[in-house]
Amino acid sequence: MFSARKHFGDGHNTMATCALSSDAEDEINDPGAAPYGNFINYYTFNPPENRLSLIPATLLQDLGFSDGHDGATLVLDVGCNSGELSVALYEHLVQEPERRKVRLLGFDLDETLIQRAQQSNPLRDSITFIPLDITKDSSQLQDYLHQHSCPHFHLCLCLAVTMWVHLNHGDSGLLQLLSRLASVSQHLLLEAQPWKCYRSAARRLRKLGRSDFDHFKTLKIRGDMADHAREHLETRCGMELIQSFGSTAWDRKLLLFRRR
Ligand SMILES: C[S@@+](CC[C@H](N)C(=O)[O-])C[C@H]1O[C@@H](n2cnc3c(N)ncnc32)[C@H](O)[C@@H]1O
Repeated sequence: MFSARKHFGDGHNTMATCALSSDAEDEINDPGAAPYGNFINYYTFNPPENRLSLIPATLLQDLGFSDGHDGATLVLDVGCNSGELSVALYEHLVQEPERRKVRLLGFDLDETLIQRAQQSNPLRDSITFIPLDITKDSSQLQDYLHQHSCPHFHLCLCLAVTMWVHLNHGDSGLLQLLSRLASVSQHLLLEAQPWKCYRSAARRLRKLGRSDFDHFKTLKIRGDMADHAREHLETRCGMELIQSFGSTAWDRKLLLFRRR
């Protein structure tokens, strides 16, 4: 038996994680099997509560999406893993009778995780999960918006995904991700992994003999990742930072942007 913490975190390198990690454990837990951050038991070591406790339950009302708002309110969850946070966030943000009007679309590139999300989805009328790699194609997102006669998602969640896109697709992949999300969203709630997580994730994968992350050393976008994301969103994507909900226990900022 190994504990949730031992079962390898999201590239995060806290003292506690370091104390529990050894090469043997890394091998047993095979982080090489999750090169996109597609951990099979992510929520045992990063439970939804870690983020929920920072996000006000009134967020959708605060943004003006409640009574009087015409049509459905659309929420997008990027890289939703097995859907536990998506469902918990939905339940946190949306109470009856609003659940009729708020739709959440969660997607992830890992089809097995999406199957699990679909099977355990308790709110099938309101929440939908689909397999999708955001770096390849976003036409399914456009189709979904079209289906709901909406030009954009009212709120897009992109939590703990940027590092994996950045490590796998380089600087241009990261900027393209942010631009793409900005183009389909009215508001964007972003949790970008800090740089120290990159070093830890790349080191673990290297230890397992995976060399495909070596270009990590050549990334030009490094340092304060939340600030780099803010800069791109504000100068290139017509968005502005309107609120910071503080930092998670893993020292990650939760930043809310709005289309200007
Ligand atoms: C560390 S998990 C975070 C899960 C969830 N967003 C959260 O914060 O609880 C990162 C997720 O992003 C997904 N992911 C990585 N790259 C992706 C891509 N290009 N398109 C869609 N999903 C992606 C992974 O499969 C993984 O499930």
